[in-house]
Amino acid sequence: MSDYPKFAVIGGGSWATAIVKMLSENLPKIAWYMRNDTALEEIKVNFHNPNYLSSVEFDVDQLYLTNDINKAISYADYVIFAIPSAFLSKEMEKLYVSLEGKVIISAIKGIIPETSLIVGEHFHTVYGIPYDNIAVITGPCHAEEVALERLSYLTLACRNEEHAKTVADCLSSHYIKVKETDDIVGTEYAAVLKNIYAIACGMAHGLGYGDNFQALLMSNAIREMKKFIKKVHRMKRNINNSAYLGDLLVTGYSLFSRNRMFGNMIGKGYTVKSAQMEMSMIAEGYYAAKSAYELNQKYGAKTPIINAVYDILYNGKDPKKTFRKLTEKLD
Ligand SMILES: NC(=O)c1ccc[n+]([C@@H]2O[C@H](COP(=O)([O-])OP(=O)(O)OC[C@H]3O[C@@H](n4cnc5c(N)ncnc54)[C@H](O)[C@@H]3O)[C@@H](O)[C@H]2O)c1
Ligand SMILES: O=P(O)(O)OC[C@H](O)CO
Repeated sequence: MSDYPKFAVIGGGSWATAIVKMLSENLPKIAWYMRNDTALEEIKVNFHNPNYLSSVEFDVDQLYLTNDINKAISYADYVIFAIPSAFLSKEMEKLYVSLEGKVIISAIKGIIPETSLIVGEHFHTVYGIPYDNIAVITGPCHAEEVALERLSYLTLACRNEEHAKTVADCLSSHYIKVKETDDIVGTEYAAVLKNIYAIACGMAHGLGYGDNFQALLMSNAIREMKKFIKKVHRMKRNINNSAYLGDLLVTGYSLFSRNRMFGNMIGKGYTVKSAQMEMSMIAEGYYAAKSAYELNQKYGAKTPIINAVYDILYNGKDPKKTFRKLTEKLD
């Protein structure tokens, strides 16, 4: 190993761009893989990702830019995945180098559709990565605010203290603070579920409900989240911590939220397809609503908000009528 930790970031979207920015505050070299050749060339020549967080300027001498995922992963001891969950399996099909001995860090807030597993479990089950070498980056943090260097707190979930410290140190800066936890499963599920609740908030807004109702919706959402996570993985956790409640609040309230934006369009009358086409970004909660709904058929937690979002997105149910029914179930 060299005298500094070797990181690779996988993905070319907003969150990958923000993570490269965070790492570049501390590391002399970062490998950065993205599929899009035009964007790669643009970063080399103009120092900005043209498609996401284009205000962020990179020092290209710090970047090992590649469109070959194998080269990026070969370079690194720590690999951060920051692509939407729906595309992870397809990207991994390109992989022929081994992941053995590497620390795999998920910055993805989603469930892998092919396996219905959260990302840490997916890496453990499908690629044989030991849990000691798995970490999760979560917490209330929008990429756009990282670009603006607004103070943000991340949570790093990892069972291995040494790995956790290395990753936390490399992400930390004057605008990023990193808290550590060993609740890999709970924080991952919280990150998945809050996206569905943010879609519900957006839908409510689009339908004309106001701040009073949104506050009630959030209050019900955190209780629903607690019940769901408790069924899936029982351990002592404080649901009010920022990785759970904090992330729910920022995603539900922030105008930067992709999930809220998507829900808002549905509430205003867009079809699912047209809302997706209108957005240049991915709302993870769309995929999560299906996975969480289906998973919950096994766990049986009481989840009226998830069920309502699922019905609207996947069963073609009318948002107005579905929300009217939902209001009867909330308190
Ligand atoms: N943006 C944030 O603020 C933020 C914060 C925390 C976590 N996350 C999580 O990070 C992950 C990535 O989200 P994002 O916000 O960077 O997404 P984004 O919407 O900004 O970018 C979309 C990404 O998906 C890629 N993509 C689109 N179609 C693809 C395909 N067919 N195959 C492979 N890749 C494809 C694009 O190249 C791009 O990298 C998500 O799980 C999200 O929940 C995002
Ligand atoms: O923009 P969203 O809705 O994908 O949310 C981004 C982050 O997860 C907020 O913490």
